[in-house]
Amino acid sequence: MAALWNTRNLTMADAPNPFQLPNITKFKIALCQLSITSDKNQNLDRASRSIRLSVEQGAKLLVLPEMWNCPYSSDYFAKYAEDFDNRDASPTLSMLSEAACCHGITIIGGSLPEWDHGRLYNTCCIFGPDGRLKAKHRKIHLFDIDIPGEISFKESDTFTAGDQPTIVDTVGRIGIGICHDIRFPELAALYRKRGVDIICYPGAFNVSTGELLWELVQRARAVDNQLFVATCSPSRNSTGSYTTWGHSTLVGPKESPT
Ligand SMILES: NC(=O)CC(=O)C(=O)O
Repeated sequence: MAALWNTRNLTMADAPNPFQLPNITKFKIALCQLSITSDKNQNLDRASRSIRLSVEQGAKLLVLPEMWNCPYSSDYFAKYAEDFDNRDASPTLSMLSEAACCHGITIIGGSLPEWDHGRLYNTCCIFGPDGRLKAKHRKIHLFDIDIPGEISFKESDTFTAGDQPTIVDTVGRIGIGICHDIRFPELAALYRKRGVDIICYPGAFNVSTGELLWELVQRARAVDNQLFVATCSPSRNSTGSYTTWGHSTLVGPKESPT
């Protein structure tokens, strides 16, 4: 991701135009902030119920949180991971595919731990209204942090990083990032260059980074690139080892977050 483009070649025409809104028709987006437990079946039931309720309220695009079939903890990722190429062994993907098809909506399936040839990835699967898997985004920028006395977490001990940006065309042109990917403006700028209208970031910031940065980086990415930014987080849970920030948000190119 180092050399996305050469800044020396940029001209005024490359600057985002704040007077030109993304060219998408209006639709309802649902950010399904979920309370996550260590019971996988319960997590699936809650997600499925939340999808149904969102559809009843008119949602056409639905976003789930980062890591929603298991707690956001290195102790769980490998145990709860599924092989996405083997649907019989992937209850989570089967549920998402069925829900997308039965409700006729697009689901940005948050993120899930994925096994692929002995490697573990933090992966977002996107399902179209026909229930088919449209794309898969593997988190590019893994989250490693060590603030003594406050928080220590090292995704790179467990996960392998992805290396591809992901764009899907559904209700609009959508770019995908997962949580820490939002901190890297280059990825969002690449999406803008490729005509993206809305970037969806399933995310699980924690109380330390959330307070400092969650809203700020979303507004920065939206304003820098004159597009919409949607985030979806697990809801706040102080009982585990990682206290998630929550605050799923939608930001417009010039608006305050909602
Ligand atoms: N889950 C994460 O990637 C958390 C993150 O990025 C943060 O800054 O907090």
